[in-house]
Amino acid sequence: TGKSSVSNLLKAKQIPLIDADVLAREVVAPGTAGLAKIVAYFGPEILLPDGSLDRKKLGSIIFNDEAKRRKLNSIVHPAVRRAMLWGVVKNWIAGSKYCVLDVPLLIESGLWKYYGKVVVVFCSPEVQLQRLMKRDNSSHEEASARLNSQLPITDKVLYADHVVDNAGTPEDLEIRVNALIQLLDKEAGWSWRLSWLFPPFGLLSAAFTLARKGCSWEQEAQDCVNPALRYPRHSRRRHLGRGDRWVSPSESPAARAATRP
Ligand SMILES: CC(C)(COP(=O)(O)OP(=O)(O)OC[C@H]1O[C@@H](n2cnc3c(N)ncnc32)[C@H](O)[C@@H]1O)[C@@H](O)C(=O)NCCC(=O)NCCS
Ligand SMILES: Nc1ncnc2c1ncn2[C@@H]1O[C@H](COP(=O)(O)OP(=O)(O)OP(=O)(O)O)[C@@H](O)[C@H]1O
Repeated sequence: TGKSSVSNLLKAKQIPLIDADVLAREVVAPGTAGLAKIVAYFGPEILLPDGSLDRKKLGSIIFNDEAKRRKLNSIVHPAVRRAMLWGVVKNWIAGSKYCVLDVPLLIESGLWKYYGKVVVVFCSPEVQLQRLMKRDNSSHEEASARLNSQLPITDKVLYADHVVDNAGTPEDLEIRVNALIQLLDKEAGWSWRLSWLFPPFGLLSAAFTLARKGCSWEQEAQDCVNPALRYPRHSRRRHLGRGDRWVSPSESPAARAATRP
């Protein structure tokens, strides 16, 4: 939907950014324990002649086999999580006001509960599929398999504190990303300085954020029609795009919950 495009715009504005896809490549580079575990499970034929991972081959396997995808995730994700946490700590030590983590499987992994704010970059599933096919030069079938390995974007958007609409042109996206930066700056306010200068205040503030997210999660879970679609409170969500374009009535949470099996 354009997370990496948003990340690039943020980086250009000197916003500290941690990219889970980049970390996921680092933890399976030649010589790592991650790559050894992958070879042990998928066999040596998963390597290219130079000893690096054959990503195309591995992708064609795991995006069509849930059990193997889970196995790969169980090898890669713990190492990526540790690297992300370390990245956040380094940003805190450096005195960053905030940092952004670009995480494709944030909702699926349940990690969203541990983040101060969740931003979802949104475009329609049709546009998402077309852009993916064009970017990866992949077939309809290959791109669909990759998308079907994730929660639909229309579900992910329900978890967002802020939604960046990427239905338009790259120029439209840049305008929205600038608006997002202003919003995040405003939300960070002055309290981040206290968190930095007085670590106990930072820990308290983190505990408060977790408790607040936990409460909204529990409350919504009780109200939710379908337990598989548990989503947090919408009132906190801010939409950074054309309000009447992105979620049509048929995509509203209530309509989606009602039509689910
Ligand atoms: C399967 C692999 C080798 C395919 O490599 P490839 O170069 O084609 O894709 P790349 O790593 O650049 O990922 C591109 C996108 O694919 C999607 N994707 C990747 N892995 C997964 C996964 N396990 N489940 C669902 N979607 C995924 C994400 O949207 C991601 O942004 C690679 O994606 C991988 O190692 N995946 C497992 C690690 C993972 O979950 N990474 C994503 C976030 S940590
Ligand atoms: N507004 C836009 N108009 C046209 N193309 C776009 C737009 N935004 C992004 N794209 C293109 O869509 C493709 C997907 O975008 P991008 O790689 O940023 O998505 P992503 O969410 O990071 O995907 P993934 O989860 O697979 O890493 C890229 O080729 C990108 O150049």
